[in-house]
Order: sequence, then C-alpha cells, then structure tokens
Amino acid sequence: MGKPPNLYAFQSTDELAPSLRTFVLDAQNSALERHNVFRVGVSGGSLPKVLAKALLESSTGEGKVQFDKWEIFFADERAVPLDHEDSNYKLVKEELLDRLPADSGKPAVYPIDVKYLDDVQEMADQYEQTLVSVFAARDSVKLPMFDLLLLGCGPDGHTCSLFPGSPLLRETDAWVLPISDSPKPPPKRITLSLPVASHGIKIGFVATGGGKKDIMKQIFDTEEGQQLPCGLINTFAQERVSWFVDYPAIEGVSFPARRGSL
Ligand SMILES: O=C(O)[C@H](O)[C@@H](O)[C@H](O)[C@H](O)COP(=O)(O)O
Repeated sequence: MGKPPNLYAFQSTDELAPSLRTFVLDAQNSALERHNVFRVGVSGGSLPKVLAKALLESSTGEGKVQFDKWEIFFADERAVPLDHEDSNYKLVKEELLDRLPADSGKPAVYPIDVKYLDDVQEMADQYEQTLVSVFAARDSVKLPMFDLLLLGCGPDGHTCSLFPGSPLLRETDAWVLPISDSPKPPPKRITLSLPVASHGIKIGFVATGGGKKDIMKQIFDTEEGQQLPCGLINTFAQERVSWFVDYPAIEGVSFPARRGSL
C-alpha cells in the first residue's frame, strides 16, 4: 500500500495560488533534470484561470517558470473550433499563453486537429498519434507519462471528460478516447483515458468553491466515492496526487487536509 493522496487546503484561491506554483515548479524542475522538457496535460473548467494566477501573479517556489521548455497538451478538449467559446485551447490561450511576459519564451502547445470536428473517433486517434510522436513509439511505451497533469473535478466527480458510470472508464488500451454524449455540454469531446490520466508523474487537482463540498466528501470519505473518476485516480496514483482546494470545497470533509501551505 502506498501513501494516500495529499490534500492541501487554503482560505481562498489567492492563497492557494502560491502553493500551486511551488508544486508546478517542483514538477517542472525535476522533469527538466530528467529530460530537459516539461510535458504538462491541462484540463478546462476553472483550472486555467487558477493556473495563470499561480504562474503569472505569484513569485514563490524554487527557480523560475521555464515556459520555453514546456509542452502543453489537453487532458480533455471539446470538439469545437479553436476560437469557439467552449474550446479549452482558447481558454488556456486567453488565460495563460497570451499573458506570458515578453521575455519568458513560449511553450509548445498541442491543440486538437480541427479537421476532425465531425468525427470524434478520428480526432481522438489523431491526438493519440500526436502523443505517440512526442512520447515515443506506441510499441515501446505502454502509456505516455506526463510530467504533470493538472485536472479539475466536476460536481458529479468527473475529471477530464471521464464521467461517472461511463463505459470509457473500463478502457485499458487506447490513450485518447472520443465522447459524443457528454453529460456536461458540449456533447462532443475527446479525453485522456483513465490509465493515462492516472499515470502522470505528478497529478494536481484544483477544486474550489462550496459547490464542490458534497462531491469532495464522497470522494475522500466514502467507499463509493472511490469508484468515481476522481476517486479512481486517487486510488491508482495515491501519493502522486495532490489536491489544491479552498476551505468551502472541503467543508465537512473528514479526510485530513494540510491547511495553509504545501
Ligand atoms: O473541459 C472540461 O469540461 C473540463 O476539463 C472538466 O473536466 C473540468 O475540469 C471539470 O468539469 C471541473 O470544472 P470546474 O473546475 O469549472 O468546476
């Protein structure tokens, strides 16, 4: 048995941001030592905004953010044009990429191929091919290992576009999966599969606001909660997972949270 996931709780998003920055910088620095590149998978939702606050507005943590060494992938993406208001790429671009300091260098970013907007299976296959080309051949690497995955948690316990009860949760082979009936709009999406989403060297969840407290209680305090997508990642990845939450999101949660610092 490994150690349980880490749960870090803060008064507010403003107080959470510096610790998230330290966490990201630690992951970056060890990735750069290992292979001189930092491969990050990011989700949509509220995460890009909090990440931007952590990276652009705060200054704690060892060393600097070396954006020119970053490769950014999408843990899930909606099948819409890249300038559509539902696009996670657009969100990350507007919150983070467009706001990088002029002297910071630019990350390499891997958006979906919009040629395949009408065929999500093909879009997922193409995105998997992108991962294959970056992470080495499919035959030699059983699963791509992101240096860091930054994920959100939906009020039903979904993460990436892996929803509770979905047959996609049983996928053991594909790295990237299509969805055409997502319960959260828009319906057509692609997502990392559960084995890939659990395989990050580090996995950070960000969940804030009182709207998350019921699901956080389920995930951390109940057996059933461990079967939810976020709970499954906790179970598979154990201490490789760190949750960054605010106090309203863990009100009533018994699982021990470290308060106020990383
Ligand atoms: O594109 C998406 O829909 C997201 O990747 C999704 O998985 C999100 O991270 C959660 O729904 C949490 O969203 P919030 O952080 O906004 O609650």
